[in-house]
Amino acid sequence: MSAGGQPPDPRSISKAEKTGTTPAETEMTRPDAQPTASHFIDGAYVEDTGGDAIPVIYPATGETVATVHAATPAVVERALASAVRAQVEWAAMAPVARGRILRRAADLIRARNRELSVLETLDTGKPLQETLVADAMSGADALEYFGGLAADVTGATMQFGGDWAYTIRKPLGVCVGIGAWNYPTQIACWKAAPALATGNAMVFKPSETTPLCALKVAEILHEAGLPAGLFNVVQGRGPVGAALTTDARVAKVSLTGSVPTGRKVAAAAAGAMKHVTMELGGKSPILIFEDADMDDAVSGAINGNFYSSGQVCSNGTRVFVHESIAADFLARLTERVATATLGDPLDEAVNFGPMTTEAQLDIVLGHIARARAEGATVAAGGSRLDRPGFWIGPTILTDLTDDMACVREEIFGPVMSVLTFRDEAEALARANATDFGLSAGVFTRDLARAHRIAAALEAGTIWINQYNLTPAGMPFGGSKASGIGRENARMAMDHFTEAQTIYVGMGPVDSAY
Ligand SMILES: NC(=O)c1ccc[n+]([C@@H]2O[C@H](COP(=O)([O-])OP(=O)(O)OC[C@H]3O[C@@H](n4cnc5c(N)ncnc54)[C@H](O)[C@@H]3O)[C@@H](O)[C@H]2O)c1
Ligand SMILES: NCCCC=O
Repeated sequence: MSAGGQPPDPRSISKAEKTGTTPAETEMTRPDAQPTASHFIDGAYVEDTGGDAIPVIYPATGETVATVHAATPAVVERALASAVRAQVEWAAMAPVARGRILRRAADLIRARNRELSVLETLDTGKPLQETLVADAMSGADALEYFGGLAADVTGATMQFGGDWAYTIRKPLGVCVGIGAWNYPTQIACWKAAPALATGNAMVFKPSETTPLCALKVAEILHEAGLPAGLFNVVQGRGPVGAALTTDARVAKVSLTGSVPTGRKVAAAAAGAMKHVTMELGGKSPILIFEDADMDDAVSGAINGNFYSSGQVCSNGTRVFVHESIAADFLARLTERVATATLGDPLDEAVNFGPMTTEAQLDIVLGHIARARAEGATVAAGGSRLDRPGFWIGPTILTDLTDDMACVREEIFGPVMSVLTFRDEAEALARANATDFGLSAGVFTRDLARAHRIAAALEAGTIWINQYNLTPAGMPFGGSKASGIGRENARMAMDHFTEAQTIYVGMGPVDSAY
């Protein structure tokens, strides 16, 4: 597909800059991000400076805004020991009382949304315009949802003509949550809420890149009345996650992260037959048919590629457009992308932020360089922006083939690959030709086609005429290499409990001798 000319690069002119807000003024509104201490264990902040120092960098400027320390073995031990102790009483508590605490935490989060959103922005670099609606609020939704469901964990009965059996769902015990860096508050809440609602304790290790927000979640849960020890946060890199995963007291590990890390964590957990939930990466397709509402399709592709600067696991980074509308689609897409407002993410007028880390920016730039070398056309963006921090604009690649690395591999940045197709069968086959299977989207006005395609797509979550919306009541997770299990909805309650079967004999016991 031809780019049809190079559109204006949507570079660094934010509304803040246009309205004359100076960096110094923005700085004054920035709160102190340094947490009271690195870890939150047994209801209190805990520090142990013996662990490696981990700087927290504000991606918009590259400045260090806080420092935490990785958990030492002693800190990991305190977290696990307090979780083991606390879980026993928590599991014995009336489920409705557990739910009440989670719902109170949801209310507290909503009341403090702005403060939490600013922290999420400092942690990740995502625009405040996004974090105000998508992060703490999504965490609150999960706590409210699972708080409401806590009293509704039920088993089943089976009749055998006299004898009968029933099942009860029991908590697993101590669960470990391990987070990625793109949605630190949301990930902590999506894991904590179903785990706690069903009577488990959780030790949560945030990503070393974004360690701040989970501490606030812990603080709020305890303020809401959660007994000490039930939600502990320990900081650290891979080795701390590995130490938690392999500890014999841990019954389950729920990881949000990349496929390579997922393989390691699932393998380590399998050694001791631990339960796992794996929320991993993707290279999801969006199929746009000739009868689609063009504005909605463009909006879906923008949301599915450039929200959070492309750092969303479920992004639809392979956009397959019917050849008859491809030129129009690309023209409208590039025109709208050119209006993105880049600038200080704390300015609410800004709607496109930096990459969260310089390392991830380098990975993205490497993918774009390779795509160019393989013959791709860069229709928008494509290079590092000349400003402090880790910036690249929304990038659109065209003139692609399915075997190019940028079309096959997860980039995890604001890079959309636009491809064309001729018919439904071809689009479907190409969409499914990947080891990933996290998500997919289809834009068409033909309802029969929409449902036929959705059923045939090999992905855990499909959006029809929408993209990337994840309400708490909807299961979310991946097929194929993109994961095991589902987060949210009732299914998550099943993943944090196991069935115990009780057979009831109602008559005499027969025996052979
Ligand atoms: N499916 C989802 O819901 C979802 C959501 C967000 C992000 N993701 C994926 O996450 C990736 C980006 O996040 P990332 O770069 O933080 O991922 P990552 O795999 O590098 O790290 C994820 C977490 O695993 C920890 N970790 C690393 N090695 C470990 C080990 N051996 N044992 C235990 N823990 C270990 C890290 O410290 C981090 O906390 C992308 O692939 C993205 O698609 C998936
Ligand atoms: N809102 C869902 C985000 C999950 C992946 O990054």
